[in-house]
Parts: sequence; C-alpha cells; structure tokens
Amino acid sequence: MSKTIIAANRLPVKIVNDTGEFKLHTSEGGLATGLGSIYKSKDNVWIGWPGLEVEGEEQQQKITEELREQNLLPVFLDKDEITRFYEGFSNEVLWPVFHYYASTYAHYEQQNWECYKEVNQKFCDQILKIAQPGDMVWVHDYQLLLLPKMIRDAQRDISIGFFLHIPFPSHEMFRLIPWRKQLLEGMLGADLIGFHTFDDVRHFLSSVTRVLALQTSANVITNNRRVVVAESFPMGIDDKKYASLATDAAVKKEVAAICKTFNRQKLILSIDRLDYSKGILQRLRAFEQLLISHPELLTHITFYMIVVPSRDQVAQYKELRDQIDKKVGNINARYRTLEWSPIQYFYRSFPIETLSALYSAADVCLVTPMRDGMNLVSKEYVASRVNNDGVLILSEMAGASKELIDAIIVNPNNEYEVSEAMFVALNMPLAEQKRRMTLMRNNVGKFNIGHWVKIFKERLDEVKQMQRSLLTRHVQNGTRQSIINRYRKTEKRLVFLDYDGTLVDFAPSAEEAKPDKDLFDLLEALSADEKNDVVIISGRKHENLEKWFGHLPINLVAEHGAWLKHVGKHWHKLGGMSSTWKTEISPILETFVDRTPGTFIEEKTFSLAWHYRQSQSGLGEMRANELMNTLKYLVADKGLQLLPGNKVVEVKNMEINKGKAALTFSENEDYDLIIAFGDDYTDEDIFKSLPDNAVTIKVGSNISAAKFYLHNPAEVRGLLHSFVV
Ligand SMILES: O=P(O)(O)OC[C@H]1O[C@H](O[C@H]2O[C@H](CO)[C@@H](O)[C@H](O)[C@H]2O)[C@H](O)[C@@H](O)[C@@H]1O
Ligand SMILES: O=c1ccn([C@@H]2O[C@H](COP(=O)(O)OP(=O)(O)O)[C@@H](O)[C@H]2O)c(=O)[nH]1
Ligand SMILES: [Mg+2]
Repeated sequence: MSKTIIAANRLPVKIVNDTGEFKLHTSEGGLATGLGSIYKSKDNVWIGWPGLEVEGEEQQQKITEELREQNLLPVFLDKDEITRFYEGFSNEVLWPVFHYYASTYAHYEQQNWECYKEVNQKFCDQILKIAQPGDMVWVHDYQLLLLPKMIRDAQRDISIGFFLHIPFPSHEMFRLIPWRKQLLEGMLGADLIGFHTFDDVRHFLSSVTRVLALQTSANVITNNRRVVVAESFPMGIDDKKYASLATDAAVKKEVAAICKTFNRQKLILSIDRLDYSKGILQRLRAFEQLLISHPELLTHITFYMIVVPSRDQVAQYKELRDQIDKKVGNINARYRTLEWSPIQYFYRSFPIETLSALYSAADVCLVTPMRDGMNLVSKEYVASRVNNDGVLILSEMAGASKELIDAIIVNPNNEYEVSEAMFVALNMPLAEQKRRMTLMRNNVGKFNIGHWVKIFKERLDEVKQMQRSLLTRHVQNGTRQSIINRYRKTEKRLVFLDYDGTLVDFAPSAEEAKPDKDLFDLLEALSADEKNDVVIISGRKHENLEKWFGHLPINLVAEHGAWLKHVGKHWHKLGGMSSTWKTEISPILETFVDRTPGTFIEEKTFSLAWHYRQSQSGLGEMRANELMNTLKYLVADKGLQLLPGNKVVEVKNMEINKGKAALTFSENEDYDLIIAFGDDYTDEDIFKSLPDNAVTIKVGSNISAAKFYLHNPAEVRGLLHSFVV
C-alpha cells in the first residue's frame, strides 16, 4: 500500500513550552487544513520541525511518540540550526531575494549555507527511513529547496512533488545567490514543481535555462534525461469554513460588539504577519494621506490593523516593528480626538473566530504587500462576505491579484493611489460592491484548498505516467535486443537517417556540425550490406549533402524532400515548385535579422530558413513566435508552410515534406524492415508516413509519433554500430 509523505519546515501543530512542560496546539493554518485530509489518513505522514527547540533525547522521544498518534514525525533542530538554517539562510537569503529585497536585506554566509544543506539532509534521512517504492513525497516551500534532489539521489521509485509558497523571482534576482545552481538542481529533483502564479513559472523556467542551460519545451524541462514539469497551482482556502464561521452565533455576537464599539464608523481592516514584504509602513503612509486629502473622513473611519509577531529573532524584523510602533503613534497622536483614534493597532495573533468577526465587520479589507506569493487573508475576507458586500483593495504584487481581478487593484508603491483606492472603496455603491464580490466569491469557492490538493496530486500522477511511458519507450535492454534480432533476421531493409540532431549533435553553425570519421565508417558499413537501402533525409541543402555523402552508395534527400538523389543516379528536384515568393518573404525575414543579433537567413532552392541558435536566450524564441504570427496569413495565401525546427523557422512550399519523400522509397519495394531515426518536428512526417510495422525512433524527449526513443546521436550511432558488427 503506497503512502503520501508531506515534508514542510513546520508541522501542522505547534508545540508550546508551558513552564517546562511541552504541550501540543493544533494549527489553523491553511496548509494544515488543506493537507489534513491527506496526512491524517492511513499510513500517511507529515514530517516537519515542531517549531521550538526541544533539548534532551528523553524529551524528544516523548514528543515523537505523542506526535506519532497524529501521523506526525518531528525533525528536531538545535539552537545553531535554528539560527543558521531557519533564520540565517531561509529568512536572510531566500526570503529577501525571492521577495526582491536582495540588496537591502540579503546576507550571504557560507556557514549558513552549509547548515541549510545539513538540515535538508536531516529531513531527507527521516524520509528515507519510512519511504517505500511507490510512495509519494510532497515537499513544501523555500526552506527545503534541496530536499527533492536528495530524495531522488537515493534512487527509490518515489514520486516527488514540490510546491513553492513564495514568489519565484526574476532570473536577474535569483542569479545573485552564490549557490543558485545547487538550489535549482535541488528543486529539479522533483517530478512536478508547483508555483502560485504563471509569472513564477516563467521566472523559474528562465532561471533553469540561463543558470543551468537545460533544455525546456514549453513548461517541460529535461534534466538528466528525466522530464520535470513546472506549472502554476494557485493555492486556495477552506472557503466553507470561513462562510460558516460568518454565520456562527458566537462570531455574530463578536461582530455586533465590534459594530457597537465603532458606532457608525466605517472599518478598514488589515491583517498580516510582521514582514517588510507586507508593505505595512507604506500602507500607514497611504492611510495618513487619506486623512490629509479627505479631512471630512476624520472621526468617521477606523483603520483596524493587526500585525502578527513573526521571526522576531531576525534583526530586520525587530527594527520594522519599532518603525511601525512609531508611525502608528505619530498618526494617532496627530489626528486623534478624545473619543476617536484613527488606528487601532494590535501586535499579536487572534483566534480564528475573532478574525472571522473582523472580516464580517470590515467595510474594506486593505491588502497591500510589496510582494506576496499568494496572500490568503484576501481570500479569507472574500469567503467571509456571505452577503456579497464589502470591498477588497489588493496589491498587484500579491499572487492573489491574478485571480481576484474584481478587487480594486493597486500598486502598493503608489501611496497616493492606495489612499484614493480607500476613498473609492469607502464610497462604493452597494450594487457595485455586490457585483465585484459575487465574482470573487465564485473564484474563491471553485479554486479552494481541496481543489488545489486534488489537481496537484492528479498532475503529479500524470507526470509520472508520462515519464514511465518515455522510459518504457526508450530503446534499452529488451527492446534494443529485439530490434537488433529483427534486423538480423530480415533480408530487405530500408533505413531512414535524419542528419542534424540525429547522426550529429547540434553546433553553433551548420558548417561546424560536419560528419566525423566514426560516422563515415558507420555509414560505409551500413550501406555496404546489400540487404540495406540507406537514405539520409535532411533539411539541408543538396550541395551540402553531396559534398559530404555523394561518394557513398546512399540515397540522399535534401531540403526536406525538394531534392532527391538515388544511389548511382543524379540529383533531381521536385517539379512544379515555385520560388518567386522569396522576394516577398525575404525582406520580412531581414527585418527579424536586423532586430535580433546573432540570427541569420539560410537560403535554399525552395525555402528560406531563419536561424536563431546564437541569439540571446529567450529572445530568439520570442522572435520566432512573433515571426510565425507575422507570416501566418501570408504563407497560407501563397501555398507555403511554416516549419518550426530546432532553433530555426523555415518557410517552404506546402507540398514539400519529409513524409512524402519517405513514401517514395517505402512504397516502391517490398521491405521486410523499415527503420527511421529523427529528432525534429519535421521528422514526425516520416514517422507518420511509414507502415505500422516500421521501427520509428525519436531522438530527445519531445512528444512524438515515433514508437521508441533514444536520448542523443551517440545512442543512435551505438544502435547502428550493433547492426553492423
Ligand atoms: O533535417 P536535418 O538533417 O535534421 O536538418 C535540419 C536543419 O539542420 C541545419 O540546422 C540545424 O543544425 C545546425 C548545426 O548543428 C544548427 O546550427 C542549427 O541551429 C540547426 O537548426 C541546417 O542549417 C538546416 O538547413 C536544416 O534544415
Ligand atoms: O492572528 C492571526 C492572524 C492571521 N492568521 C492567519 O495567517 C495567515 C496568513 O497568510 P497569508 O497568506 O495572508 O500570509 P503569510 O503569513 O503566509 O505571508 C492567514 O490564513 C490568516 O488567517 C492567523 O492565523 N492568526
Ligand atoms: Mg534533425
């Protein structure tokens, strides 16, 4: 029976030291609720730090036993680990860099990095004690970025999912970290890597291609021959819990008390952990601006601000707390009256019932982080508004702003804009409030925490299936031997060989990717066997193929089928092809060359190819898409087609493709074995044109119509060599 292991820095319970005695408190956190249905059932386990230092083996043993009953397994951290792993590296490198505060708050210390590795290893050791083949491990968040690879290296058949709860920054930020490579490699140990937003996915993919120079195709990364998928899964909340709390009798009583205290004043609410990423000071300034711009609001509104203590051992957090205290004091001192204070400020946490009462009582919820992975408070406010009224002001830097598009979206750096948003919110007509809130409630209801867990797990299963199918289709051991046996038993064979990416690796320029002695020997041996008809079928120019292979008894197909040369005969080109269109298409391609350094046009008899292998990473792909969009309609009118290849976009006549060319060989004779190798999009036409019993082999890991896979040209040559020994 397979099980699920959840690994997160913290356990879903808090241990508190009650004058020497340790007590367990259940956590109300969103993650704990969402994953509750998983870790509490069967043999499943949640592994994490219990949240405080527990000294002495006896005491640790006692706590471990108590936690075991709740399917929890603790990883104990000592003082030094708390300082270096948790505070020093997680919260003084990863947190600031990932929230775009690298230059202000990041401290890169080698010793802290060493400790980060050690603690990730500690988590790994605990997991390996209990993980069995077939199990799933779901790793959470930035404290455990190295863990997926550590588990992977143990080489057990385990599905590994990873989810990052904070933003993934732009490559320009991420690359500042001295240990950036190891961090990415750590994450890539997972099979599925989840983020809150599509922007996070984009940033991650861009770091993967730039820092590690790995190949990606859309959101699929090929890492050490294993495919890894990166995708966005916006995390939701337990919306029903907040809706039902809002109608709970005790909560309603609290709401009534709050309303009575504040009389007929309008209430603006904000709730955050103490953190510089939350924009608390900027928000206070925006609130002050509101009082300056709209003095008529004095005594008619209250800003109810809850700040929950957090990371108070980290110096920057202590400093921030002092600054907030001071700013609140200043504003209150300046504007208060005998009966009224503009800000009610609380530096502590509250039970969920009180939070719910505040969500219900607040006319406006003000969520203005400078950066936030998601921000659950905004969703909790929406879920609590069972009457569909109330206004949410939401920072565009919060992940939630990608979903809650009917909030008043603000740039938190623009304090004037935020203050005006408050004014608009306080005066918003009820009908408009309801229109917006209904739409947001639909979203929060559909994409709730249960949905999040479900789709992440489903997607991880799909990725595993995809990997298995690639693995079982990879030509090795049994498959390899049966292909070789079939080859040996057959008398009349047709062998199609694509050239670039199949027989030779890609090189910066077409001239450099030339055949070597090993390849010539191989082709000579293959074509010397009279049972074989060998065809090199390429997108290259015929002059090029002639120069390299003209002397061999091999059939040659150039320009994807526009030119053919049968053994012992001359080259001939397909009839009825026009190339007059080139005069119109060429200037368009030229503009792309002018705008994109490192790109060039290759002219062939019946086609034009725009190459971008040597352009800046990412820019070439972007321009290629742009080029295809530009030419889309034009080529259709002219009977042309667009062929996206490996770092190349080619424009050619519609009638030409490698599949048609392949048919002219395969149809003519009665072959008892047809075998074809190809790596590119253009080779798919060959695979599709061949009869069912043909052996078709794709080089690489992209989706293909071929039956089998090989990783690279070296493996292709290896198989061909074993045919001719
Ligand atoms: O059909 P193929 O034999 O695979 O040829 C496809 C194209 O190959 C050449 O371009 C590619 O290989 C170059 C050398 O490694 C590389 O620099 C370029 O980026 C690749 O796209 C050739 O220049 C094209 O004409 C062929 O269509
Ligand atoms: O006194 C409090 C105030 C807030 N919260 C919860 O803390 C979470 C904060 O999550 P969010 O995503 O908004 O910010 P984060 O702290 O994860 O950066 C929310 O679920 C709040 O309900 C809490 O448990 N007690
Ligand atoms: Mg190729």
